[in-house]
Amino acid sequence: MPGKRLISIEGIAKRYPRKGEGELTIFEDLWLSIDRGEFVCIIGHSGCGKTTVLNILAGLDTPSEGVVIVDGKEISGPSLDRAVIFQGHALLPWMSVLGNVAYAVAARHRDWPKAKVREHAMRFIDLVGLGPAANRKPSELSGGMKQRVGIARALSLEPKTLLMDEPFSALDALTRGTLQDEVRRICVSSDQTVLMITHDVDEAIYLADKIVLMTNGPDAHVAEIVKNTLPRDRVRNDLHRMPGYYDLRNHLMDFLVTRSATFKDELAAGLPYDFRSPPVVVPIVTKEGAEPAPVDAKGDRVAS
Ligand SMILES: Nc1ncnc2c1ncn2[C@@H]1O[C@H](COP(=O)(O)OP(=O)(O)OP(=O)(O)O)[C@@H](O)[C@H]1O
Repeated sequence: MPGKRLISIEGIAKRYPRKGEGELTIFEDLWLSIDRGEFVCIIGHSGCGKTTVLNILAGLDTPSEGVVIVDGKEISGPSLDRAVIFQGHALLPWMSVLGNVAYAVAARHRDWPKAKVREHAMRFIDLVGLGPAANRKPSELSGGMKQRVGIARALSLEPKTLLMDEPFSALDALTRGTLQDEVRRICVSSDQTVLMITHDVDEAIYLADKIVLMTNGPDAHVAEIVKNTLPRDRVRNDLHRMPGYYDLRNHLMDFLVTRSATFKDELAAGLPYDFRSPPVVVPIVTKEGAEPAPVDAKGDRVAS
């Protein structure tokens, strides 16, 4: 029986040589764990290293320090168990929708006959509503349709982990909303483990079970992990009516507007902080009115 934890990011840092001398540290001492079936979003300002973290998890980049353990093994390169959905769809332009998805399926299941590959690919193309467009080339698709192909391709691999780098950011609001609904439905129903990067606070609140807040780079850190306690069967259009929604939203906005920059000063001023176990916060305003309730590393409330 596999354990609950699927991914363990252990003390990773990323450094680049600086022109002249020394090194530029993008982020440092980053610890994060992700359980099976958990949907995790990373939020932070541009340049704090979100994409780098995702690329390290994908095996497309390596950390300067630290390790990433997936399913009990240290990762050493890309794997079809960790599928990536990029912002720019990365489709093969000469292949049809079916060709693009089937190509990935055939790479995953080298022993499958063509008919089985095609049937499997079509199941995921249908799942994202692209059945009628299966024979079209990417140049004949809208941006939203191309992104659906990327999603179908990643899901068709039935990966242990789905990694998404701002997958909806280039889409118009209507298409973005529809695709968020579809991705959420698919991920919740299949208990998919997901790490997603977003700049969009509302997207994170809708999709994530927990939201990782990164401070501004360089020398970025995970400042805290916000637990999303809104009901799991939430509906996008009703989010703002749910008790606790504004507490959660205001907490995230306050972090992005202020604490993402001032966290370093808090550390310098002696804020007790354990990088191995960033505080888990449930931003529910207490009866007395002000601060988020403090919780321990498991997300259980502790006396303040
Ligand atoms: N090869 C490189 N050499 C030097 N610096 C690099 C290199 N690659 C990335 N960086 C720097 O690392 C930092 C983090 O980049 P990254 O793309 O991970 O940030 P991000 O948080 O995802 O930003 P955004 O939200 O804008 O996508 C940036 O400041 C970037 O300039």
